[in-house]
Amino acid sequence: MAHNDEVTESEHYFATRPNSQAKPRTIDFEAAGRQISLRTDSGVFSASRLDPGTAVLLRKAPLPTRPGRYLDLGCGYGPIAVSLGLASQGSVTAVDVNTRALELVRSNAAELGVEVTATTPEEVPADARFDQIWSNPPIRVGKAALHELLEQWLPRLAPDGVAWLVVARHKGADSLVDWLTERGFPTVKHASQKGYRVLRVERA
Ligand SMILES: C[S@@+](CC[C@H](N)C(=O)[O-])C[C@H]1O[C@@H](n2cnc3c(N)ncnc32)[C@H](O)[C@@H]1O
Repeated sequence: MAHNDEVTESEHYFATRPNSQAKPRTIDFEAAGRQISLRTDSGVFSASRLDPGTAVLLRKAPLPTRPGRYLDLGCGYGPIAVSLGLASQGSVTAVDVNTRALELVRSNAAELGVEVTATTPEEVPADARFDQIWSNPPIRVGKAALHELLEQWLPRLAPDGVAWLVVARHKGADSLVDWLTERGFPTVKHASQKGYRVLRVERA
């Protein structure tokens, strides 16, 4: 298992209710032009350091600088959601299936005074639309489930909306570009770094 997943085989980070013993930690990183400290815990994705893919996404994709409706799909403890909120001062929806992650993103956002609504996917109103969707998506769920997830959320982009995704090259980033484009979401490789691709996805 990869170092950054930090969970046991029997308890994946995308478990809905992690039961591992609490192990609170703080992760420090730079985004939105400032130092950010976030609390993490066991049972959430990359609990001991900022995931390198997330770091590439935050470095290479342009964080929005105006208020808008932003979605962090698969938010974990919230590094993307919080950065979106700090950069844009807009309203951020952070979704995850992992309830411990949702508790963490709520407290992290509150600590920084950022407006983030952290919620399970089912609780997002069906008619909610987003100006941008950002995601370090859960590749480990498998290709079929990942495709299903993207087909579920990308149509919720507002007209002219854009999604920013980060995917490791060796985990199918290039084939995902082709698949998204074929499905009617024109996608380009915006940047590459350290084996990760940042994808820019449009709503056709
Ligand atoms: C690769 S991690 C990224 C976490 C966080 N955004 C970060 O950058 O550290 C993907 C996240 O997607 C969540 N996830 C898995 N299946 C999901 C689903 N069906 N809907 C929403 N989130 C999901 C996982 O629990 C996990 O927190």
